Amino acid sequence: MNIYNVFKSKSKIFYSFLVLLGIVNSITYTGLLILINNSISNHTLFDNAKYNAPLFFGVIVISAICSKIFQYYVVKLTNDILFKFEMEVLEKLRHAEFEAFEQLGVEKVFTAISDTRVLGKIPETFINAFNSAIIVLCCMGYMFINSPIGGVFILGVIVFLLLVYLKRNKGIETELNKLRDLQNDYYRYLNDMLQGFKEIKMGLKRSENIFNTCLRTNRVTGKRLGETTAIKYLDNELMGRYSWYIILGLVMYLLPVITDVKTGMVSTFIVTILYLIGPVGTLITLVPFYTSVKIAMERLKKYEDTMSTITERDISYNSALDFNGDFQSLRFEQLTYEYAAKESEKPFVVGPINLEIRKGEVIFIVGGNGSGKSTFIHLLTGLYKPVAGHIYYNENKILLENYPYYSNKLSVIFTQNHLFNENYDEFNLSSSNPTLRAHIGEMQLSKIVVFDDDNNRIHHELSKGQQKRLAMVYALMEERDVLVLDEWAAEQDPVFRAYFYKVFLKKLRAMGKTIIAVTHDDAYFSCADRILKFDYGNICYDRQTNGDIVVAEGSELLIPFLT
Ligand SMILES: Nc1ncnc2c1ncn2[C@@H]1O[C@H](COP(=O)(O)OP(=O)(O)OP(=O)(O)O)[C@@H](O)[C@H]1O
Repeated sequence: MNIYNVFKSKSKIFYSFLVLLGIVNSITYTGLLILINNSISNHTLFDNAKYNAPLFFGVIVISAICSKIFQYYVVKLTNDILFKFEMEVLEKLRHAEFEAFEQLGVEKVFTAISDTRVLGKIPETFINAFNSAIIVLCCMGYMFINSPIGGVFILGVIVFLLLVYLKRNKGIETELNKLRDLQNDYYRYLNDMLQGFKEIKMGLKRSENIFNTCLRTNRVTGKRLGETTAIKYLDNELMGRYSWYIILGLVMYLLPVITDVKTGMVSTFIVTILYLIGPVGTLITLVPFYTSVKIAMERLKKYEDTMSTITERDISYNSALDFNGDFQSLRFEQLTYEYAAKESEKPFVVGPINLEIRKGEVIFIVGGNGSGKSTFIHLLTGLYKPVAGHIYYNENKILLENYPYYSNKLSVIFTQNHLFNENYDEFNLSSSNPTLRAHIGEMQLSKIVVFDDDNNRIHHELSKGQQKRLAMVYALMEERDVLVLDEWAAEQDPVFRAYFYKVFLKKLRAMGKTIIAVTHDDAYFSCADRILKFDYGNICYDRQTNGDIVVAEGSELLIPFLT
């Protein structure tokens, strides 16, 4: 998050204008103080007192106009800055590598977005504080001019009470950090409760633990800490408010005794002090605001660091980086991926993989749980970037900048696929589209799907297996040559599964598609042209329909069908 750049994006003239408005505003505001004090002490700036009233009202008008213009621009600036911060977070997310996104987690993205709201308040708070500082300076200057001793006395008392306030605030800050940690745990438990609602309903012990041991305990501690923090905070506020009365008392009763300040001057000081309460209050609110900005910036920095682990690229369309022509082949050369190791653990490694996939092949990827099939799919689809080796698409080596174009050539249905709420692909999803209707028919969904022709959408209130079939419809609408499926048929009923393997795959092949499908359905292994078996992250054999078996050195043939 480059805060400096976001602020810099506004012109210097804009800031200068705001500062100028602030200065005029503060000076007119202080001018009112001088006029009020003059009136109380029967002084006049002019020889003729008849000018006092027009001047007073004139200053009010100028001050009000300046305040109005100032407010307008501050609101504009705040919203502009907030917009820029939000867009930066979203842009970072859009450009982020999948691995970074996986590492970060969804909650941190939401936190980052809410943190931008804190940063969005920086200009407003800063400019208000700047104005308040000018008013405080003018008031202090006014007091010093009237009575240097009185000025020193009042300044000394204000600074002392301010230091006490700040010290007490530091203690609150530590407790706020503890509250924030508790809040993070709370969201984690809440996420478990919402995502695992069904599972919680099915286990009394689980339900008891998540509710009582985790959520309730967390909230009880949060409530206790929240109470003590709020009481301390309110004590501080109370102290701040009563500090002013103490200052007024000292000015009224002590100042005339210990200095030669006259009674008339005391009333000038009292009015000035009353005038100072608002601006000093604004300056004090800078302390907790600074704390929240510091925390938000640290979190956004972490967000930025995680999301930028791999060089950022411009992903606006660039035809020079795209691949032209129909799909012919995919080749993996020494392709290797390694998960980031946690502490002393040995990381799981996939590869090195050397493999060629040719146009029109139907390839099944098989292997035991945790053998590396999905990791390979993430590599193949370009979501994971290899730590070594390369992918060649139609013999074009894929470089970092080509990856989005490469991924764009593949239609993929992941194990946990997501059906989007909006038609982001701009498919023609009208009920009168014959191609769409044909695909829906092939997926045996004709009697099930509900078209929303007005919004060019299809309703998604479907069973899991039906959602997967609709995902297939969308994948076909993409009209890409390569179709990658990760355990697609796992949720299908036996009849449809048989149809998928025995009939539909043939149709896809006839359409010229190349299919790469992860599957555990050994009863249908014969429907593939080629089977790749994974074991401990490597392809331990590669069997083709013509009977050739490429057995990796040292690996065992574990599936009876393949022996
Ligand atoms: N995010 C991750 N971080 C670290 N290691 C991981 C991560 N995801 C998977 N692994 C490791 O990679 C190994 C292979 O996982 P993968 O999901 O590729 O297996 P799979 O063959 O698809 O299994 P399954 O058939 O159960 O889906 C796992 O044993 C696990 O140890």
